[in-house]
Amino acid sequence: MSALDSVDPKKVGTAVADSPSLAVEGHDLYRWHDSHLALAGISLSIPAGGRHALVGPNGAGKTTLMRMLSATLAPDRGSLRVLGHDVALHPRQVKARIGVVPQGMTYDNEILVRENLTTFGRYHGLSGRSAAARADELLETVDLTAHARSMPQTLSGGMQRRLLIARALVNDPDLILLDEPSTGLDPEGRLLLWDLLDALCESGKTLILTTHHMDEVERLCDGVTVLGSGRVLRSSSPRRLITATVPRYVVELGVPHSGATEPAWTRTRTRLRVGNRLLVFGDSVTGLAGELQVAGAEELMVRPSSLQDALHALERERPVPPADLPTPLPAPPRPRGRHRPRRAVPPPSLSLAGRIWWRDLTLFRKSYKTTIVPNFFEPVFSLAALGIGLGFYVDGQALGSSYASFVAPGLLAVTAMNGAVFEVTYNVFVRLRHARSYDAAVTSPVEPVDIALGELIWALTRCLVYTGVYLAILAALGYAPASTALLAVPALLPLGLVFACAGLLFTGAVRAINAYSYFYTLVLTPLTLISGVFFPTERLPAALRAVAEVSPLHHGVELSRSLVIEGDLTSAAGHLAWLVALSPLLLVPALHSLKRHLCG
Ligand SMILES: Nc1ncnc2c1ncn2[C@@H]1O[C@H](COP(=O)(O)OP(=O)(O)OP(=O)(O)O)[C@@H](O)[C@H]1O
Repeated sequence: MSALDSVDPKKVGTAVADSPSLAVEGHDLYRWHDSHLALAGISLSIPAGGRHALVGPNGAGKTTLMRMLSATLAPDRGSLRVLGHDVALHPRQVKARIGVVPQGMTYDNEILVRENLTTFGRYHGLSGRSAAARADELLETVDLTAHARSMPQTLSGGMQRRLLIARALVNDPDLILLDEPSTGLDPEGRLLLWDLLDALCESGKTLILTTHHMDEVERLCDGVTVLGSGRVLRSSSPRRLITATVPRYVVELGVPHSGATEPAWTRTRTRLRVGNRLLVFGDSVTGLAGELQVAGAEELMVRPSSLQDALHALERERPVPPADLPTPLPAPPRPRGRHRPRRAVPPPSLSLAGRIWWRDLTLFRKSYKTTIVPNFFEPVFSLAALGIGLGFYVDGQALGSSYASFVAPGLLAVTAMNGAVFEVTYNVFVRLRHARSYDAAVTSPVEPVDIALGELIWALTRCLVYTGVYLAILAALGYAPASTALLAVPALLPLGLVFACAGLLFTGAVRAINAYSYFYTLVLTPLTLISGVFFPTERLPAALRAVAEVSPLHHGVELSRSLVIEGDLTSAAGHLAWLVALSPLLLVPALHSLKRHLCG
């Protein structure tokens, strides 16, 4: 027996007392996806403390509306207030008070089940200890305690869904948005989910869910809004919607194909053809039963009309607007340029970025053994093979030192570049496009700019660690003779930042992971070869030399050489100034590079 079927409302928290009486107030909402109009003038009000369903066929606009309610997508027109806050102007405030169970499995598949919850708790501002306590409490609530140390992708579909529900409860939200929460659940799992949702409602929370299961709406919800082609077709209680749309009772007949003759007795009644079934309606059971008897079809059952029947009826009448609704006006043109309302982008928050950094550290602590080998040893091998091995044949006199001493600081700069750039290319790409774990992060107060800043800080952390360890190796081998050598570790951070920003900008622009082969083989490798790591740039043809000498890597290499070999602080300061001046030019666009993917 699962813990879910005996959920204690106290365990899932209580709503705050100052909630406004309306959880949602939307007026005349429009949203275009490229040129496609997904929401076409929707207005809706949902009372606080209620359970409301958004229903409609595929493509009706439910998910688009849910993303607006979760403050991750702003309306192109119209206004939307959630829990009293304007979603376009104050997304962080909205997100702090809501919980989102998305349609897709957007858990973080790089960390354990329990870590998914603690990490999300940190995104919501909980301390490490409170996040851990909350995670344990929620794991118990959704009956996943035994799986706390599993990877989420090893759980069954129903368990994964429960993990997403637990994650949505981490911040004890006042409003919970569930996008098709029972997808993939077996009948038992659905019942357990309903019990959990009942318990949440008893604790005063507002629920808004989308679903294709009308029995779920009838069982759970006190309000339902039917969407069709981005418009509201009806909004009322499920019972009123049924009685206003179809007669009270119905009998279902099988009619094998569309050309088959329908029984004569049905012709005087309200009928609806749904696939190979014919729904025949009536206002009294006895009337319908009597006609079945006369037709010799007593084995057929008369049942009360359901919400699903009403929805079928509404879908049939959709081409002709319902009589009590105004004919929809043609959609206004999509606002463009400066007339287009924008979702306010809050300035990056160092504390929220720190939580992304903390999540990366959690992962690194587990996987450092596998990442350490390529990142630490590749430059060591390069030094051994090229600096010492090939250097045996190179006349060091022209360089003013042994060839290995010439190459070593250059490789230190390359280590700084690679250490920073790797994190924001493949790893961020996978989280952004495949695992989609950032999609979940942005339903907490974390914004795309915080994610970008957090990943950049993490890239710099790696840059710092890798250059520090590599410098220690150089010092041990006698290739870092200057007293200023240690300064190279912090001084190379601006080089790491420039390349981390470039990597993040590239990640925001590419669609396929294969594109990185261009970035690495056509940009970074040639840059490494011409930037003075292996030979002085004076040996290059004039045009190439001009390119090489403005490259940030060249300045990083010269900076490293000045500090590690020559002890020349003046020369180092010049190169450092160049890198520091370049950083903000890339930093600002890099911080905004993930916004388009994560918040429309
Ligand atoms: N990112 C996007 N780019 C282009 N079109 C989109 C995008 N997202 C949604 N749409 C389109 O907008 C319309 C509404 O989509 P939405 O996902 O909101 O519908 P839905 O009611 O949630 O559908 P479903 O029941 O299948 O989940 C659809 O026609 C869909 O193709």
